[in-house]
Amino acid sequence: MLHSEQGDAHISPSGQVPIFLIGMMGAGKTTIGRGLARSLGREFLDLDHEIEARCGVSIPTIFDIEGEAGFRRRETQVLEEVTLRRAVVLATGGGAVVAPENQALLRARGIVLYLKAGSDELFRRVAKDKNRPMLLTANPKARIVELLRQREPIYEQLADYTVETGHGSIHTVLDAVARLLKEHAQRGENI
Ligand SMILES: Nc1ncnc2c1ncn2[C@@H]1O[C@H](COP(=O)(O)OP(=O)(O)O)[C@@H](O)[C@H]1O
Ligand SMILES: O=C(O)C1=C[C@@H](OP(=O)(O)O)[C@@H](O)[C@H](O)C1
Ligand SMILES: [Mg+2]
Repeated sequence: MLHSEQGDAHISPSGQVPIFLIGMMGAGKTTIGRGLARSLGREFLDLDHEIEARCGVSIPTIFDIEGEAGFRRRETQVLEEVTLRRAVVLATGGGAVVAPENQALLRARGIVLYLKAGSDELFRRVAKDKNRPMLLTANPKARIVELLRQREPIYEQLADYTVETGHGSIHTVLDAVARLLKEHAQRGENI
């Protein structure tokens, strides 16, 4: 259900509301978000890319210079801005749901899709990726397990819909998301 924060302030005249993808690193938010936007004919934004564009440096560089706390401040600022865009599909970063103010923005401003996968598959997908500074630890698999344990209740609680992405192909996941959104629209809800 869409919870409006100022009446229907974030619903455009054509009834479109933003679609937000949440979930762990490697769940497929960026990949599925891009495909979903293409199939809906919508603008695609990736929160990490938007942060990088505004800062002029990469996410790992932001972590190097400002630490996670600095990155999270920037993440909230950019989230506040981009969630106001109406006809957008927004892939968030895995940790964007942790700050309570971010949770409020996502809940109030759009449809939240949780892309869900287990820790083994998440690890397989991101193990060789050097662009995820949260995993620069001695035991990245244990880090994923711990982050998933902390974040799963938040993902579950924020989600309007949950889609399993750990088993099927990208195509299968896109089909499942399209079906959910079609059913959502058939119930008379804005998408
Ligand atoms: N079923 C699937 N759904 C989404 N991504 C998948 C799937 N299978 C494999 N992948 C791969 O997982 C990797 C991580 O995806 P990415 O979109 O970067 O995730 P996130 O943005 O959630 O961290 C990509 O290389 C993507 O191709
Ligand atoms: O889980 C996290 O805390 C993070 C996930 C990343 O995004 P993806 O989930 O797209 O990898 C990125 O925002 C940053 O490295 C922190
Ligand atoms: Mg991503």
